[in-house]
Amino acid sequence: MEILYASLLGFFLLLVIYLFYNHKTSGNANLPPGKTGFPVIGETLDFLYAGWKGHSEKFISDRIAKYSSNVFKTSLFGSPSVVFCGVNGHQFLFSNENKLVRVWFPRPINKIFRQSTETFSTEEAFNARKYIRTLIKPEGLQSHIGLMDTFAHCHFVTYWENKDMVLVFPLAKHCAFVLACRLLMSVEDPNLVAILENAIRFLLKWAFSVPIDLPGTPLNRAMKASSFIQKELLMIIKQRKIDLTTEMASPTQDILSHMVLTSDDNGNFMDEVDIANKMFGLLVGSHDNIASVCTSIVKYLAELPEVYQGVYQEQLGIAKSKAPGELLNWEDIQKMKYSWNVACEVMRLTPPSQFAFREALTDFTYNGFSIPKGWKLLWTPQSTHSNQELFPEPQKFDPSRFEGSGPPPYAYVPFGGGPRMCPGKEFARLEILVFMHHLVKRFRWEKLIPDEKIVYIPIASPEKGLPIRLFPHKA
Ligand code: HEM
Repeated sequence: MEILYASLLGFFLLLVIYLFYNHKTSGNANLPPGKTGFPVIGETLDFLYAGWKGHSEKFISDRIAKYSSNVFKTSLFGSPSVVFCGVNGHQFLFSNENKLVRVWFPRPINKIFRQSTETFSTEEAFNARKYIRTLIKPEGLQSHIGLMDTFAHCHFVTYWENKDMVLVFPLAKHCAFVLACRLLMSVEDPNLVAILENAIRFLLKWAFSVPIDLPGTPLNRAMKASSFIQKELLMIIKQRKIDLTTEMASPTQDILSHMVLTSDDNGNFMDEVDIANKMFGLLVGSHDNIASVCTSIVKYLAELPEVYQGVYQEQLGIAKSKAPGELLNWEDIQKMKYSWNVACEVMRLTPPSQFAFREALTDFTYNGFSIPKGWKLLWTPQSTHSNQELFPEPQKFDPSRFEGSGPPPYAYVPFGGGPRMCPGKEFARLEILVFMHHLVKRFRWEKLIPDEKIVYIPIASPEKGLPIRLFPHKA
């Protein structure tokens, strides 16, 4: 009997919440079309499920078609949300940063990266971002090309050469992570790199989960991994401070030194926890996206022999122009035009990040629809990348789309746009091109699972990790 009463009470409470929520989210007649569904869950499962099943674009395209609108409402990660599609939607969000909208992260992500995202829109965080941008600017990166080349060489010799088969995605992640540790904070100790890599791997596995923080839940495990990583990073930061005072480390050797030594306009230094969180975000954001792109490149080159041939010829020409042991340099990177167009086309068809959020800072109107203050706003590269007016025959792999002036503004957005556009774009370009150079100059390959799906969890990756058979070029 007690169970029956409890169930009835639970049902009644849910009904009240539902009615209250629906009243709150549909009270305004001018809201964009769409449905917000049930409280908390909303359409989150549909959204995540589409990504897990390898057709994430369907969540968007189905609703655009159903509501005949490039802007629609939904409910994701416990919040009423509006999805902005198309060039106009991107332009609107990107050009109203910190005026009408600001960056927002779903609850699980906020819990895991708490310190850095809670303060993300404050003046302090804005200065820190400006600061990260100046550190990853192209001039500084040019000097890292040789290092990227050396690392890529060691990676391919260790993990690819003399192997018949490899699993691409884990290797690409390892390659990008090792390099990120070295370039961002000069960490080379393989044990420390492995400890950090495993913890981040574990964390990312659970990060996009149901936002329930109880002992043993995925979110709870991810938060524990996050605390562990932060402790490790704090130790690295403390050691760096000692090394800087004893001149065992240089003020310009990497981003970590800059973060420790540089103050903002008011003379305030970042505290250690904040540095650890910024570094944590950089480590995760940088290596996972790059690994996703490198893996997708391997996939498309296996499927498209004529594209492979173009990249191979370009990279072989560069390899032949080098003296034995001579490292790649800035001039070589400038010659990799076709390879970069291929990488861009890969990112158009399979953007590593499927979406990013904003939050409405105030009530405003968009396309005649009312957007209430506090609602979450979503943009997604797929809403323009697969639009046939912007990219004719959108399913066709065509690197020539990026020749000349390339796609129209706000159409091609794998790195976002406006003031929050990815500051690591150039870093990523160099690393991806160096990876392509080492890959094609050594091998041809074939996929072992011909129709392996790309899923989004949350980064684009092949469902089974992309196993391939390698065919080394004859010397
Ligand atoms: C292929 C590789 C990459 C892709 C596709 C990518 C994509 C993105 C996107 C879409 C955003 C904007 C999200 C938004 O609008 O809210 C972003 C932001 C960011 N990315 Fe990347 N990223 C890549 C590599 C990197 C690298 C290598 C770094 C650092 C070394 C990096 C650091 C950042 C940072 C710090 C932000 C936040 C910028 C801000 O909020 O002002 N990313 N990235």
